[in-house]
Amino acid sequence: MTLPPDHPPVAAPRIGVLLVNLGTPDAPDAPSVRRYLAEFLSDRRVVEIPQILWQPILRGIILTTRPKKSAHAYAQVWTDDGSPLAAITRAQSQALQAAFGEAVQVAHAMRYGKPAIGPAIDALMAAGCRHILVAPLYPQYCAATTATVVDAVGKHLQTLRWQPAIRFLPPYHDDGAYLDALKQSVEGGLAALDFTPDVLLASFHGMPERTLHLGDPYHCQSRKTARLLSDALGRPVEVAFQSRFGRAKWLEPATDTLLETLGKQGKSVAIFAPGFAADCLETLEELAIRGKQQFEAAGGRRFAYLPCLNADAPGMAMLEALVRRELAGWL
Ligand SMILES: C=CC1=C(C)c2cc3[nH]c(cc4nc(cc5[nH]c(cc1n2)c(C)c5CCC(=O)O)C(CCC(=O)O)=C4C)c(C)c3C=C
Ligand SMILES: [Fe+2]
Ligand SMILES: [Fe+2]
Repeated sequence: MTLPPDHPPVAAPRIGVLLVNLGTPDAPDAPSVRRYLAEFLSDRRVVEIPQILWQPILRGIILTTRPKKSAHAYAQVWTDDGSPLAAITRAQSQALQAAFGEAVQVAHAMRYGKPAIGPAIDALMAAGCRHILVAPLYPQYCAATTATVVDAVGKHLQTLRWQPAIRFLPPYHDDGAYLDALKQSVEGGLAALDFTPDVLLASFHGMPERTLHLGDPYHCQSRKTARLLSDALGRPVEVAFQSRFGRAKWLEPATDTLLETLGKQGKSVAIFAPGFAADCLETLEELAIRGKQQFEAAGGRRFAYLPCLNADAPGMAMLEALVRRELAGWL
């Protein structure tokens, strides 16, 4: 029997792993940031206001003012390899591919912007992957991040006649492999400093406080990560929530407010962002540049930003362990 020309290849079945992060603009200019924000902020999982009320605000105010300001922020952290989030996610995917070798095909995608989730699934299928593990790179579950990746995968599967078997990596906020990686990374970062910080501050991305009361586990999982890490490090870890957006009440304490208070008290601080799998605008610009300025302007003594797990050895050992465990039974 000959196969029709559009038939998917009948190759030896392989296993696919798709790493997914949030997404980032293609370039640090206002039109690119506008396109990115329009897609991101139109997601009902991200802004939970009825679209009939929200779209006029988004199109009328936010998309006319924010892209220019955000593009300026992106320009300060942009690299020769593009946006830090894009470059680091690519590096994580390549390192994981090297760790697994031929049996597993590793790819990466972004929930908003490029590379998009649908084409990435198609490419894995075309490479013969009939089983795909989708790994949203968010340690703490949040409807605005984890659930929207699941939604996007489901939406693409609806278009397929021959669907792959799909699994999702669960949130790993209290997983031993994650806590070990954080411990190693934070201890390494602290050892490289020429001062001993009074305060070790874990800054998580914020969310509207309302989502906590509606049952989103994000706040509790963030606090649990910090508590378990504090136990592992044998020292206190303070928690704050960054990147407030809009007028509603967000989770507290806010990172910028806390940095100002600590600055006024003349403290020294080491800050890190355990909820981000990769450094990005929110860590490199908001914390390492702007946070430092705010803290020092308030009178703070010494400030250090400790990088995310990124594609460094402890973070990659964690990712390999988490993925390997999920693939058991398929490999
Ligand atoms: C309602 C607005 C927002 C919610 C809710 C939100 C949740 C949320 N975001 C992340 C991770 C990232 N966010 C990033 C950028 C970013 N986030 C918002 C708004 C909300 N985030 C905006 C408007 C932006 C764009 C930049 C800006 O204009 O300030 C990024 C970085 C992207 C990059 O290109 O580097 C990440 C990562 C989490 C984990 C989260 C909920 C837990
Ligand atoms: Fe965000
Ligand atoms: Fe921000």
